[in-house]
Amino acid sequence: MIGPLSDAAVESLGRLGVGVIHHLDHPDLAEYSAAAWAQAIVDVAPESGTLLASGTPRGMELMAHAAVRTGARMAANVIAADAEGLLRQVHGGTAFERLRLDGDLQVLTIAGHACTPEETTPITPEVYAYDLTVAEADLTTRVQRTEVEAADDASGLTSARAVVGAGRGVGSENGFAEVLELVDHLGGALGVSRVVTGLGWRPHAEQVGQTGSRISPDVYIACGISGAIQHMAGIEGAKTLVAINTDEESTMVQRADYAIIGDLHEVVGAVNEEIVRRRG
Ligand SMILES: Cc1cc2nc3c(=O)[nH]c(=O)nc-3n(C[C@H](O)[C@H](O)[C@H](O)COP(=O)(O)OP(=O)(O)OC[C@H]3O[C@@H](n4cnc5c(N)ncnc54)[C@H](O)[C@@H]3O)c2cc1C
Repeated sequence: MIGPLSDAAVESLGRLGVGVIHHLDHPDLAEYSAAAWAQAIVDVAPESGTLLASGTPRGMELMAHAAVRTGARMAANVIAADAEGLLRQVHGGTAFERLRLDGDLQVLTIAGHACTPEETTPITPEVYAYDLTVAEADLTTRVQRTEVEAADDASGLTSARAVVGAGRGVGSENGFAEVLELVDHLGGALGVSRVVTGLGWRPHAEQVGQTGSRISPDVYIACGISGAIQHMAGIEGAKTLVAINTDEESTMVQRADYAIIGDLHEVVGAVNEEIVRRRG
C-alpha cells in the first residue's frame, strides 16, 4: 500500500483475506512516479515468491519497472496459474499462451476481469511500516498535477435490463438518432463498440467489451456491431441477444438468438414506429 492507509482500508483488506500489509509512505511517493513507486515496492519485496499487480496501465508500468530492477522474468495479463505454469492472454485477448517463468521471483500482472475479489472470514492484517529513501533520479518523471474529468459513469449501462448496442454500422456521430430513440422506448441504456468510442462518436463510459463494461441485461440489441471477440467478452451475460446487421455472415448474427438482416436505420426506425403505434 503506497500513501496514506486508513483504518477502513485495513479493515476492508482484512475482509478479503489479506494477512500482511506493507505500508510504503514517504512524502516523495505522494504523487505517482512509476520509478519511485516501483523501487519502493522492490525495496520491501522478498527475494523469492510472486510480485503481482492488476493489469491496469499503472499496474503494468509498476511491474515492468519492478521486473527490470529485480532482474526477474515478467508475464503480463495472466488469467490463471497452476502446477503446469501460467496462462495468459495475448494479442488483445484473442489467443492464450501457456508459459513458465524461471527464477525465484516472478513478476505478474493479472488481466482485467480475470478474477473477482471474494470476502472471506475477516482477519486483522499485520501492517509493516518502512523507513524508505527515495532517490532523486527516480523522481525525474512524476505526476505534477491531476485534473478530474466529468464523471465517466457506466453504472446505468451495467444495471440496465435492456441495452441497445451501436457499432461502426451507425455510420457517423450523427447516426445514433434511431438507436437512442429505441433506448428511450425501452427505458434502457446505450452500449457501444470500441470503434465508436475510438472515433470519438460516444464517450468511453458507454463502451462494452473487454476494455469497457461487462453487462448482463435481459436483452442486448446489437445494431451494426460485427461481434469481435473483445466486444463479445462484454456481453456473455446477456440473456437474449438480438442482432441487426447488413451482413448475415457476421459473428454477431451467427451468435444471436434473433437476427434481422438489413440497414439498422431502417430496421430500428421501423421498430420505433411500431412501438409508438402500439402505445398509441
Ligand atoms: C486489446 C483490444 C481490446 C479491445 N476492446 C474492445 C472492447 O472492449 N469493446 C469493443 O467493442 N471492441 C474492442 N476491441 C475492438 C474490436 O476488436 C473490434 O475492432 C470492434 O469491436 C469492432 O467494432 P464494430 O463492430 O463497431 O465495427 P466493425 O467490426 O467495423 O463492424 C461494423 C458492423 O456493422 C455492420 N454494418 C455496417 N453498416 C450497417 C448498417 N447500415 N446497418 C446494419 N449493420 C451495418 C457491418 O456488417 C459490420 O458487421 C478491442 C480490440 C483490442 C485489440
